[in-house]
Amino acid sequence: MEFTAGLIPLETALEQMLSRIVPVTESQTLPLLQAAGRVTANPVTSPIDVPGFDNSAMDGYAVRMADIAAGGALPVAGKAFAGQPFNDEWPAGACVRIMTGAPLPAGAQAVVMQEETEVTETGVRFNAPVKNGQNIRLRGEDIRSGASVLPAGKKLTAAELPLIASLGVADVTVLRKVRAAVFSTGDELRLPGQPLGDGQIYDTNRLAVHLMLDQLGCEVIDLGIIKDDPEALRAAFIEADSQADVVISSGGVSVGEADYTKQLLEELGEVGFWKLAIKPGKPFAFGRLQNSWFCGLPGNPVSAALTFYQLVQPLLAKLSGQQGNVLPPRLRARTLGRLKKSPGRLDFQRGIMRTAQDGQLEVLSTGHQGSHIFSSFSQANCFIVLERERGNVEAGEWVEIEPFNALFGG
Ligand SMILES: Nc1nc2c(c(=O)[nH]1)N[C@H]1C(S)=C(S)[C@@H](COP(=O)(O)OP(=O)(O)OC[C@H]3O[C@@H](n4cnc5c(N)ncnc54)[C@H](O)[C@@H]3O)O[C@H]1N2
Ligand code: MOO
Repeated sequence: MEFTAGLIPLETALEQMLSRIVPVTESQTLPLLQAAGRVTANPVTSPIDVPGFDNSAMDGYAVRMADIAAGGALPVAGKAFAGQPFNDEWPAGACVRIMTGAPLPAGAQAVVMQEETEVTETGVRFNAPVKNGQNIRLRGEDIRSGASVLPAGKKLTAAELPLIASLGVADVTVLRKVRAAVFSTGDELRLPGQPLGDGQIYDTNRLAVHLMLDQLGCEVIDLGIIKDDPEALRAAFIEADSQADVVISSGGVSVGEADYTKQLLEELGEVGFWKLAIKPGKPFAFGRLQNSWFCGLPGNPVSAALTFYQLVQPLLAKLSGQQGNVLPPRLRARTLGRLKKSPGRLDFQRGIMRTAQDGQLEVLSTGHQGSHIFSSFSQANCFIVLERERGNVEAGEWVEIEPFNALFGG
């Protein structure tokens, strides 16, 4: 395949990065609530059957098939509630009133839901055919004692933690948090709340990165704004490297006269790659420092957020010990308007997707796609991903889209 000179395709960059990353190994055991967002260090196995006993799936009546076959009304021998089993005598020719989740009385072969019954003076009448085993939830049907419930390398969310709780397990062993250091570079940067001097702007990239790191469950070391001064930058690199598993900077990765980032990475470590065939985000730098990985995000705010999302996010997933595919899914949508695109780089435009009347997805551009138009992120709910060699896209053509995940409110 032919590529524009010097620019690395995104897939190659991801492959190179991810193949080198070795996950953290230290682990700790935490109560379930505190383990949210963490990654399992070991497989989780079940010490019990779930459900733990045969029980009713409906409010109704527990019956024996022979009594149903006899055809008459059945008197009620007693009641079973969730947490209050029926353990009394159950004579032949009777049924047991039972509630959802109540243990099945010994000998019960089916549960008939209340709506299919009628209470008469002589007992309960059954108005619909009854199948052996109906409305019974069997012991161990969901999980067998000893079975592996979750693999090692699984990120724990509201999908997994209640499952562990259902096993009666109160703590889980997880890998430690990834430590990530972040700083912004640039003489022009000021903190929100400070007055702006001539040519100054507010530092937004560090906030974006810090927020995304928080959401991804990292321990964040925020080193603030570093001046475009090689000495100050060298000190920041060294301090960050001594504390973190991954160091993330923004700005100074291009070719300008105050762009020292790549130079320092060469001096203090090793450059893995620099300059990707993507738009925005071309001057992204990846490499290794003495103790940590380094990601140099471009200064333009859209480029910084996009490269974090597309490259640093999978890197952190791998570093955190998550196993399996860490790359986001893509869908197809019809574009509602013309999209400007020049061949040469894989383009991530911001788009608004929705379901069309015919049930297919359609997508609209957020408008101006400059890498300084940060408002495009909050208007959008997806990336429109335009292939590298593609030119302008006309309204009605099909494009790939990538729905935003929770980092961008998806
Ligand atoms: N001759 C070339 N010039 C540029 C190229 C190129 O290939 N050749 N690439 C352009 C692209 S694409 C990008 S992206 C930027 C990346 O530049 P840097 O990473 O060196 O970033 P800076 O020059 O420091 O800043 C660029 C831009 O972003 C603003 N910025 C920087 N940091 C922040 C921050 N923390 N919060 C908000 N805004 C920030 C900065 O003021 C500049 O406006 O280079 C192009 N140039
Ligand atoms: O690629 Mo730059 O990252 O377009 O603005």
